[in-house]
Order: sequence, then C-alpha cells, then structure tokens
Amino acid sequence: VTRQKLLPEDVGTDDCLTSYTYIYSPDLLKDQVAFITGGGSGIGLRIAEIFMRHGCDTVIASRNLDKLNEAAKKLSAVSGRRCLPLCIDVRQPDSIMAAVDETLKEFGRVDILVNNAAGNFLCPATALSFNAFKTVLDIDTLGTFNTSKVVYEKWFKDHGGSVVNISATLGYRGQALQVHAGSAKAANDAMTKHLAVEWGPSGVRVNAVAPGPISGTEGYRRLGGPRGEAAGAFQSIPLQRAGNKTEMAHCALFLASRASSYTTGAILVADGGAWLTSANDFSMLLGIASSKSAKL
Ligand SMILES: CC/C=C\C/C=C\C/C=C\C/C=C\C/C=C\C/C=C\C=C\C(=O)SCCNC(=O)CCNC(=O)[C@H](O)C(C)(C)COP(=O)(O)OP(=O)(O)OC[C@H]1O[C@@H](n2cnc3c(N)ncnc32)[C@H](O)[C@@H]1OP(=O)(O)O
Ligand SMILES: NC(=O)C1=CN([C@@H]2O[C@H](COP(=O)(O)OP(=O)(O)OC[C@H]3O[C@@H](n4cnc5c(N)ncnc54)[C@H](OP(=O)(O)O)[C@@H]3O)[C@@H](O)[C@H]2O)C=CC1
Repeated sequence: VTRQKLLPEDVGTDDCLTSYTYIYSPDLLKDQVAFITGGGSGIGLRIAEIFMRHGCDTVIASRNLDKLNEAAKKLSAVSGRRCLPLCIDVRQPDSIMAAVDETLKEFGRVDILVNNAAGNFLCPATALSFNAFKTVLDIDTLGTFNTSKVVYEKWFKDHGGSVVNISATLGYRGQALQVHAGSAKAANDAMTKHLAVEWGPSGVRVNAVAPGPISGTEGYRRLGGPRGEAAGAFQSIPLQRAGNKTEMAHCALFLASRASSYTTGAILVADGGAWLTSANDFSMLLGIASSKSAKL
C-alpha cells in the first residue's frame, strides 16, 4: 500500500508553472480584474498566475517596475490574459491612488484586491531599531489599510468587491526574532474583521489567508527556510513539510471568488497545522537566540 502524499504539484520555475491541473472551473474569475500588491514575485506572482489562468486580468503593483514588467510578460504569455504592471509603494497613498486610477482607465473595473506586499527579516527585539519596527508596520499594516481604503473609495463602495489579505500564523503562539512581523500581521487579522463588518453592507467581503512556511520565496529564504528544512525542522509540522506557492494561490482564489460568497471576516489558516504543534521558534532552530547582530 502506498501512503498518499499530500503534496500537490508545484511544477515550474520560480516565476511561472510549466504545467497546471485545474481544481476549480477555469471560468471561475472570467473577465474579472484583480489588483495584487507585491504581485511581481513569490506568493503574489503565483496568485496572479492562478487568477489569470481562471480568466482574470490583473494589475501587479510594487516598487520595482523592471521586475514587474518582466513578470507581466511571462504572466500574459502563460495565461493569454492582460497584466498591467504598476509602480507603487504601499506606504505612499498618492502612488496607490494613481495606480487605481490607471487600473480603472485601462480595465474599467476592479473586482478583487489582494494585499500581499510585506517586508520581513529575522532580528532580536533588542537589536531592532525603532525605525526598523516602524518600517515593517508601515509596509505590512498601514500598507494594507492604505490600499484597501483607496480601492474601496474609488470602486468597491459602489460596486462591491472582494479583499484578500495575506497574513501569517507566525504570531499565533509568539516567536523570537519576529516581534515586528508578528505584531504587524496580528493587526492585519484584526483589520480583516473590522473592515468585513464595516464594508459588508456595501457588498464587500474581506478575508485573509494565513500561511506557515512557504518555500520558493524571498520570505522563506530570509527567514531561514532552507536551513530549517535541512535541519529537519518541518518534521514537527503535522503535514511534515513547508507549503508551496500554488497552495497559497488556491486559498486566495477560493476567498476572492464566488466559491466563498457567504464568507467574510474569515482567516483561512494554511500552514500544514504548524502553529498547533510546532516548536516554531526560529532562534532555537537557527541557533541565534543570543545574537546581538541587527542584520541576521
Ligand atoms: C520561513 C520559515 C522557515 C523556517 C521555519 C521553521 C520552522 C517553523 C515552523 C513553523 C512556523 C510557522 C510559521 C512561520 C513561517 C513563516 C514566516 C512568516 C512571515 C513571512 C513574511 C515574509 O516573508 S514578508 C516578505 C519578505 N520579503 C521582503 O522583506 C522583501 C521586501 N523587504 C524590504 O524592502 C526591506 O527588507 C525592508 C523591509 C527593510 C524595507 O526596505 P526599506 O524601506 O528600504 O527600509 P530600509 O531603509 O532598508 O530599513 C528600514 C529600517 O530597518 C532596518 N533593517 C533593514 N533590514 C534589517 C535587518 N535585516 N535586520 C534588522 N534591521 C533591519 C534598517 O537598518 C532601518 O533602520 P534604521 O534604524 O537603520 O533607519
Ligand atoms: N514565504 C513565507 O514563508 C511566508 C510569507 N508570508 C506572506 O506572504 C506574502 C508574500 O511573501 P513572499 O512571497 O514570501 O515574499 P516576497 O519578498 O517575494 O514578496 C514581497 C512582495 O512585496 C513587495 N513589496 C515589499 N515592500 C513593498 C512596498 N513598500 N510597496 C509595494 N510593494 C512592496 C515586493 O516587491 P518590490 O520589492 O518590487 O516592492 C515583493 O513583491 C507576504 O505578505 C508575507 O508576509 C506569510 C507567511 C509565510
């Protein structure tokens, strides 16, 4: 008897999948438009690809326009849908307003907002500067609020829509070296619920996906994922492995689409059960608990 491996395909380069098997209808997002922050790399890029394969046009928006231009070409080539790359810094409301105006000019609508952009690094609280803590809060939490508010006021308020925030389970039990990111994501989980309540009557759903360690991304590398994997750290996760980007994109697709039409204010935990059981302490894992270095 072969034990079933709960490992769905994630076959491809770091950029786009080379093969894909549908688990939802290919028309699930037909002719909708999604605005995805941080859509030029990692989990955001895979979300853009999977949404486009389901009939959606996308805007991918972040700081590095060269990276976005290259990603947009690849995304359009694999999906046959339109992808508009736009330069924003989620800390700068004016840049978001200009990008949403451009989106409405190009596509005439926006149906889905994915707040995926974030910044993170490992750093002990004592070594973390005041500005470093503020920077992560500014990107992760204020950035999520800024983008949600602009998209709501310019379109969702009158037409409805779906917001998907990308959170993390890292703060659920507390973790060394992560007070900045854990605090930011906890605030985002609260924001998800508050905005779900306030915007529900306008036909706007607000939900979140909370990943655990997800391989093949900058975040995974920065947080010591490959070292953790080599040290057998993921054996304490019930599903005994890191997740992959396609799995996160499928969660975002569910929450963004009519498949979850009666779901709002929900946080979909997608971490292989990690936070329930794991000794999820990076400092122990990486042997750097007593490090005084600000730049790990
Ligand atoms: C992955 C898991 C691996 C192993 C786990 C094993 C077992 C655990 C089992 C279960 C655990 C379950 C769940 C947890 C799993 C996953 C982790 C969860 C979350 C992951 C989140 C992310 O991945 S976020 C995306 C990551 N990508 C990026 O960060 C890219 C974008 N980043 C940036 O742009 C920069 O890094 C930035 C965030 C610093 C912002 O840049 P910028 O605006 O240019 O700011 P700066 O001017 O450069 O800096 C501002 C201040 O910050 C200080 N700083 C910068 N870098 C560092 C650092 N590395 N350390 C300390 N301080 C830093 C800088 O000095 C500035 O402060 P000053 O006081 O000097 O002004
Ligand atoms: N990988 C993992 O293990 C986990 C990831 N997550 C979450 O998943 C999401 C994606 O992370 P991941 O794919 O790993 O990492 P990436 O570094 O690939 O993605 C982060 C993205 O955010 C963009 N970004 C960063 N700062 C800004 C800014 N100020 N304005 C606009 N865009 C910005 C970056 O683009 P650019 O540099 O061009 O601005 C980049 O595309 C994040 O929310 C992260 O917290 C949660 C748990 C675990």
